[in-house]
Amino acid sequence: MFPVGRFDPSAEERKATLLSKGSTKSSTSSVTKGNGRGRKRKSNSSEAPADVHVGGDDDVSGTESLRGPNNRTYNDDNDDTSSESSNNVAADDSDSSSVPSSDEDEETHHESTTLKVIAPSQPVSDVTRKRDKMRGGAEDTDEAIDDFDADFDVIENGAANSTTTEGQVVGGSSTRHRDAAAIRAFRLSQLPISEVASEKHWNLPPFLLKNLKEDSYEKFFPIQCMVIPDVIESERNAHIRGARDVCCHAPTGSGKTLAFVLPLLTALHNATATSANARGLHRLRALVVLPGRDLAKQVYDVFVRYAKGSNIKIGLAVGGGKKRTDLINERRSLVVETYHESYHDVRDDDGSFLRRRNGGLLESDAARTRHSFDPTSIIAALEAFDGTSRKYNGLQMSPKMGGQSAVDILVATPGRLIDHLDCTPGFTLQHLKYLVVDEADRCLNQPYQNWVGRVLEASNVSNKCNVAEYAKSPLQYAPDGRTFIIDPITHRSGAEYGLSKQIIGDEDNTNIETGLVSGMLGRPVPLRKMLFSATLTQDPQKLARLGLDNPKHYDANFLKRAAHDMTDIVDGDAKAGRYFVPEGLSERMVECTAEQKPLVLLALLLDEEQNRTVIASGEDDIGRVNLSIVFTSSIDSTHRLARLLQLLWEAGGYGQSSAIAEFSSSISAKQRAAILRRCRSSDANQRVSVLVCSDGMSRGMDLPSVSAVINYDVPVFAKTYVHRCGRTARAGREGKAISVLKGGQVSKFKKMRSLIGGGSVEKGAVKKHLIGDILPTYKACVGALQRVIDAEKNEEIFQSDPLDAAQWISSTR
Ligand SMILES: Nc1ncnc2c1ncn2[C@@H]1O[C@H](COP(=O)(O)OP(=O)(O)OP(=O)(O)O)[C@@H](O)[C@H]1O
Repeated sequence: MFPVGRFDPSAEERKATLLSKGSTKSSTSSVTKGNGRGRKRKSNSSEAPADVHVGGDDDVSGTESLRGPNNRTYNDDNDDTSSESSNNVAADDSDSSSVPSSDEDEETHHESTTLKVIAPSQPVSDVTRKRDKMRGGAEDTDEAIDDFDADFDVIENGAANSTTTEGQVVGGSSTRHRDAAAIRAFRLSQLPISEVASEKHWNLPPFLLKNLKEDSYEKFFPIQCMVIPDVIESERNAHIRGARDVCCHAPTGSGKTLAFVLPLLTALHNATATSANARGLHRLRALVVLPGRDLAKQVYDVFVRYAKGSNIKIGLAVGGGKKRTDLINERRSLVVETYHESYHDVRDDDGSFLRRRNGGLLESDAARTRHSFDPTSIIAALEAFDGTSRKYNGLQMSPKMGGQSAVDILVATPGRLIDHLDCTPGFTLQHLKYLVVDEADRCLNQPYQNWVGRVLEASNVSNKCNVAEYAKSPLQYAPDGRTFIIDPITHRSGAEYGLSKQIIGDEDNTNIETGLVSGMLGRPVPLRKMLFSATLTQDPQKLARLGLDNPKHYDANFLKRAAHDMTDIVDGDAKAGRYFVPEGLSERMVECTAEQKPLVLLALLLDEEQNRTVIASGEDDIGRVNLSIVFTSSIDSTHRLARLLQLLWEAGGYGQSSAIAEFSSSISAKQRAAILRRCRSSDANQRVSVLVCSDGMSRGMDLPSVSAVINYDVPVFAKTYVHRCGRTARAGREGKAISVLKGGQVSKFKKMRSLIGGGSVEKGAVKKHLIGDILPTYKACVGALQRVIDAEKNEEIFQSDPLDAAQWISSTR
């Protein structure tokens, strides 16, 4: 409970005076790029206890917390799981050894150990080694490359094949090839988009050229130039050598979204121009999974924007609406209504029919059975091939059958995806060709109902990856005495290779007579998987869950090396697999006591507000306004801090309380969407200046106006720090990350930060004059805060109601 009852004004005054007397010292010493040897530090009781705590990390100091009884941490996925909730809890600063000491990972700390056991040393090309040495690259550069390459050799070749009895990895790395590809990509990123996208290079479809033009981007980003042409090209040649899966690791804000949006739209456009879609039929070909609703909506919007002018339909499955009609509407948007209306009966395993109730939903098992069609029915199997309305041997094929979908691409959260797989009649992944997992490390960490296994199963690639496996449960069809193996679940056994055209499409069945199709039957169309993240896991076990097929790795660090080759810059940081902060980010840390934190924060925010005026009036930034994001460690801290700032903002005369917004899973999806809209708005009356949030906002959210990220509660994990900081300095812009640290947290912070590449953290100070004589007002606001929280508990006001500071302060007195 918030310790308002024990508020001691004189103690508080003393502490705040400390602030005004400049206990936050200014210095310019750099603290990062250190050796990570943070000293163990016992918490100093003289620093920690306080009568007033307004920080979400109060549990750190061992005193009462700003957190309420519901001390939930905000999970990234607003609808799915809470599997990682403990990750967001501020760590005990009395023990710096709790910082992950190896490659940073908020998931598990054993990852790198596992990797080293599997592949202790991976040969790196002599050229690379020599060059790194010449550049003064330390041994650890090689070591990182070793570990990294070893990981992917393990994935590509399997652990058993890739290690000798001595533990040496065989097969060698392709570092040189990667460097060459990176240099090519780097060069492409220097050319105008119109040229790169044209026939001369990528040959993107006309609708994409048009949409790109409207975006007025000038050049593609390097990671886009690395991934996009490669994926498009390999898709074109997939029938010859099979397309490799994709693992893309590039910093926050580097443009990864377009790196999968453009190739997917191109591939689907090319594939559908000549087939079912051209006739207005759609099948769910691509699934994009993201760990949270807001993120999924953001990516959905990008797809919609770029699919404009094509025949490709995009769907969104994220839930969030509380009403039953929301779910029904979502279902309607995904499946072809007439399809499941016309398909009432399904056969159960025991042969009995399951009849769908009129307008009702099938039980989940029954729905799944429906997806597997009736294995004894030739009609059903042929329908699974194609929706073509043709007659074959007197049988009418229905154009409404065949696993049709209302959408070609679906963007979904894992939880909602499973809901649809289980309960939405007609929803099927049987035609799935592409699975994109964005924020892949987070998504793979979400075991939610084994979503990965379910997707692989539903797309029929989990167990049946070769012809022999297919043949175990074939539907055998024997026209004219010939036997064809038809996969009863998906048309992937033939249609993509021309089976449907040859069996169903040829009126005279010439191909069947001549047997031309037989060699193609039963050959599975692979599901191409693409993983994207700024902190992609290198844990082979986690990646293996997806059954990656010969994955190709795209790492922005190769680009760094390529850039350095071309510009002759020496940078030992260009390590494969290492996490980075964006190049335009400047980092500061401000040291203070727990009691000073709220006022330090206020001063930092006011400083940003001052900068805002400058930026907003700058010629390059017309209409762009600054937004500060303040991260706390839990939902309750987020709410209380947001409320306190709202009171202070108005009582201090800095602006309306509505300029401070809260973003966490404690508010509804609709409200969050409205807040995001306000964050993007340049309307002064609508605009949000400060967004207080927990780590639900830390991943993927793209708000171009974020000029500063303030870690009010410092993150424990390097990965979290990378994602939080990545909300600013996006797309080549500049941004600031400021961490507010109590004395006991400094060494641990340094240790955590030393695990991350790029940039450095300067010690900073706050501009005390900005808060002036705020202390009496602050104390009044602290008092009013408790009253506000109580009123919310009693449901006198809603959590999201704007506050009239004067009224609350006077009612408290
Ligand atoms: N070629 C480009 N030129 C200019 N801006 C671009 C380009 N490509 C993408 N952007 C913009 O860059 C911003 C960041 O892109 P995106 O959201 O894809 O980053 P990301 O790498 O996915 O980041 P995160 O890891 O945080 O999710 C977006 O606002 C996007 O519109």
